Amino acid sequence: MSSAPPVFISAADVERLLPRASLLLPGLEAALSNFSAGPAGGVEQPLRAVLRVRPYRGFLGVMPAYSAADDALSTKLVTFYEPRGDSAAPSHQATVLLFDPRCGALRAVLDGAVITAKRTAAVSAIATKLLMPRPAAVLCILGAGVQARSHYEAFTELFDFTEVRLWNRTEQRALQLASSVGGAVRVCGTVRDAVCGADVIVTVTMATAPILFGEWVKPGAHINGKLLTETAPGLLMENMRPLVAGDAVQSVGASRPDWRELDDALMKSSVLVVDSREAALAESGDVILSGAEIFAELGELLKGTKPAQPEKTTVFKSLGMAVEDTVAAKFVYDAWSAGN
Ligand SMILES: NC(=O)C1=CN([C@@H]2O[C@H](COP(=O)(O)OP(=O)(O)OC[C@H]3O[C@@H](n4cnc5c(N)ncnc54)[C@H](O)[C@@H]3O)[C@@H](O)[C@H]2O)C=CC1
Ligand SMILES: O=C(O)C1=NCCCC1
Repeated sequence: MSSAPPVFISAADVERLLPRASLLLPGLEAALSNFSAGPAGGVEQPLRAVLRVRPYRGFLGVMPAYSAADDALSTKLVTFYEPRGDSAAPSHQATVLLFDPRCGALRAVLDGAVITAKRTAAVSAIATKLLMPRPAAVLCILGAGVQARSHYEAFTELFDFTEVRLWNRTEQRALQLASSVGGAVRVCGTVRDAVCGADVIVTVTMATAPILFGEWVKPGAHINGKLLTETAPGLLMENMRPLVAGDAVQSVGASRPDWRELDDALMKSSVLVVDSREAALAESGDVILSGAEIFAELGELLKGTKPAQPEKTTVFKSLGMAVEDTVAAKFVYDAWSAGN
């Protein structure tokens, strides 16, 4: 077995070798299914260790995983820091170490920022494909950072939205993102305006308190993906959606047990799907503090052991899983090894 030193794959090279998040879909779908299959699925993934860097309001996460189906072993080291006006550093920085599972030798050190951006958006797209109403015309993204961009890119490649809306706490940042993506984006001044009538909502902020509220969900019944509002007793008018908080919510932020993006009302009135039950119950403030019941893991929907229910209002709570990084790092390393 070769003892060659590990290769270093920079952010620019990861971007070149993994130009689109959609390239990860088959590998990620398989890994999510395998994860939710338990030991038979061959995914080893402990709950990540998250160390607090208290004086600087920062965190260091350690995310190891082995996937037998991919025969891939990796660990990601990721730091994430709460917003500080005085820092030019990205809020999230990451490195992925990829090992040879046969002997434990380190094969590659990969920049983890691009991997994190693309694999997270790809997983949200997998959930959206299963959970969004049909048809789905309006996409709304709350947040305008790294994940907002990667979700915009993946979602506009994979779905046929006729309108994309964007809201950010500081509007200037939303305007910058909107003008840089090369497609039509409507920047909204309030969350409420942005989510009104949206079919799919992606929350990708560093919020620590709710920004999206269940009271914005107009009472009514979702039937075949359209909201039917009772305008008079017994009279249902199709498509009256003055204020709907979205039929499929992809909640990607709020990854600490005391952080929120969604309020209790929205959490409790939606069908709740998570990437990992164990992680959601340990890390997600939206899940823990609302007491909302988890309906399924995404892998269970993919396997078909639980129904997706796209006709209902759904929330996919994404915490991010180490095996997603394993799949992505192996994809990049294989492409690098093949000389691409
Ligand atoms: N589920 C997963 O797999 C992953 C989740 N994340 C999470 O996704 C979220 C977005 O990450 P990035 O785009 O990389 O971060 P970023 O720092 O690039 O962007 C964060 C965005 O949130 C906004 N923001 C900051 N504080 C806010 C507040 N209090 N209320 C509302 N908006 C606020 C900022 O203006 C910015 O637009 C974070 O919560 C992050 O931890 C990140 C990576 C993976
Ligand atoms: O999965 C990840 O990577 C992350 N998830 C939550 C926040 C930090 C990065």
